[in-house]
Amino acid sequence: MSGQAGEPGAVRSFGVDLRGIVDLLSRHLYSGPRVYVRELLQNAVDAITARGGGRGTAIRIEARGDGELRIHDTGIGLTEPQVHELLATIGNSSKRDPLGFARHDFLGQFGIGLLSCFLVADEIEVVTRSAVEDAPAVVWRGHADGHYTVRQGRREEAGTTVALRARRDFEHWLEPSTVMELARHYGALLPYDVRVNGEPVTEGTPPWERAWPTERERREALLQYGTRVVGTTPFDVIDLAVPEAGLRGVAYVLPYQTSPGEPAAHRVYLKRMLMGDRVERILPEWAFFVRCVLNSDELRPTASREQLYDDELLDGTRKALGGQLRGWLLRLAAAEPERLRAFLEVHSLGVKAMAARDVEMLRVVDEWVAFQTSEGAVALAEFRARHRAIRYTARVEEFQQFASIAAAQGIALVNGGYAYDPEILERLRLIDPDLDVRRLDPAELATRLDPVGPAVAFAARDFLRVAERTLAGHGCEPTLREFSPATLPVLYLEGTRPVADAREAGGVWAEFADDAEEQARPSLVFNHRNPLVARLTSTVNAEVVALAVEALYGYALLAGRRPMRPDDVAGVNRAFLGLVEHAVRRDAP
Ligand SMILES: Nc1ncnc2c1ncn2[C@@H]1O[C@H](COP(=O)(O)OP(=O)(O)OP(=O)(O)O)[C@@H](O)[C@H]1O
Repeated sequence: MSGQAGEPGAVRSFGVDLRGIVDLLSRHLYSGPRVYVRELLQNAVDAITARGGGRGTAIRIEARGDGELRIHDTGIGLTEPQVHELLATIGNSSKRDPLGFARHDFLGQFGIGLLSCFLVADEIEVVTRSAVEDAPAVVWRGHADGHYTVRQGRREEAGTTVALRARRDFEHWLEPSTVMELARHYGALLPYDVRVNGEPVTEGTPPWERAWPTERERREALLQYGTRVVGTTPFDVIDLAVPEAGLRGVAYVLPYQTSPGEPAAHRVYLKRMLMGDRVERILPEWAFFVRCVLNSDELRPTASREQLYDDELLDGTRKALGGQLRGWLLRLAAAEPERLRAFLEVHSLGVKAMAARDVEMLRVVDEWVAFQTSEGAVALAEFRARHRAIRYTARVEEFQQFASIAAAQGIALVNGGYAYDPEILERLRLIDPDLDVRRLDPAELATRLDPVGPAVAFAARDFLRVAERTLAGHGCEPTLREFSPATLPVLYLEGTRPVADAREAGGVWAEFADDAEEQARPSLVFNHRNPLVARLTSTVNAEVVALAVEALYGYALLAGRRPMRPDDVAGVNRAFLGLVEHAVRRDAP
């Protein structure tokens, strides 16, 4: 029986369906046909590098608008055996060492780049002559259906010319203006002279590596470059350098607000070939207030060359770059507080995101970012100096509801309802270990509201009975207290305290401490200091009291911006119409 273990079978090679591979590349690996220009440029650059670069090196692209494109390089060229081995073998590359590692100086490594030309052409012709061996020129013609031919040809100089003829409906990819735009996009910083139809594509040394007569001129030039990148004048420019990654570049501080959810969009060049404009993961997540432009000679791309390979080097680079951005901010805080303030007006969110993880940034936020408090907009450092016990609300609505009451009861309250606020407030202990900072518990607030005197409580018995009956339908119960501000008639308090805490706290919750069910219920606290409520507690007409209680319940929910359930809405409607009817009836002759 054939195929059994130990029995040697005939050795065969895999067949490759080239159309299948091209389809795979175009649909799943590359973002679109445009990358064919990048791959051609890259091969030309690598061929010149392999030959040793130097004087007289040139890459010339001809696109005359006749559906053809030619790219000539003065690179190392290929002999006929190399053509078979390298051009006609998918996945084979001269840019890897015998162990399969990418050779350091080259852009390519995967041995698939040339296939991207099949995204726009059905046939690729390569005329090449080796600079190493004195061999005749070779003409290789590869077809998208997987067959190729090789013959001898003529070529005076060593180097390579790749020619493409556009596939039907793909002619626009070979139009002179498109080719120029793509060549500039990918190749502007390449270290060799690249021209399209005679026009230069390359700009030479990256602006951050150029020598400038003065630091001021350098900064001006970088800001100008940044204006092109960002689309508007950046707030500032920060130099970046990570020697382990052969990385240099700049970070532009954006003059407009960005949100943490927005994907980062950094322009990354690898060995001076553009990798992409929307490269992610090069900076820590919190650094969403900058856009970087940088070049690295050591970081590695994924096979699509559109994102960075996630390895230790990338991890270290990200940390180092994060440190440099942080350093910039700390220097600004120390030396230019006015500019820091201007920066924070736009980017407090980004800085808060950093402060949620980093103690130094926490100090910056503590000192410079104003928080909404029960005493107005104040920096946390100042608020801490005034109060040793600080409470915060985790929702903006809660703050709006409790701020004036808290202030009147002597509770120092901070609005912690925006992104990163609770983390920052909790972390304040790291820089101020004795600070008592906690989320405001409504039960704690309740304990600060004074009980009414025995005479008032006695007189309000009937009122409370009616209120209890009315509110039972809403799963809520009434309490009568006296508190400031007197303008506030009622306060809706959620019953969120665990039983044990409530017993310790005493006060209003202690009465219910033995009954967990009861204790978890919300309460509507009536403020006897409010004239309307005071009058209501001595109103005899039970129908009016019930209507008023239900109306005040609805008012408290609205004031606290709480969600209203259908039966809450029905109750408010009932109360409103009932009160109107009552008023009209009273007015009737
Ligand atoms: N212009 C050129 N001059 C000399 N050799 C070339 C040229 N273009 C391609 N080659 C040879 O063909 C091989 C395959 O090229 P291809 O573009 O498919 O892959 P690669 O550049 O090695 O890797 P990658 O897929 O990462 O681009 C190269 O390794 C190189 O040896």
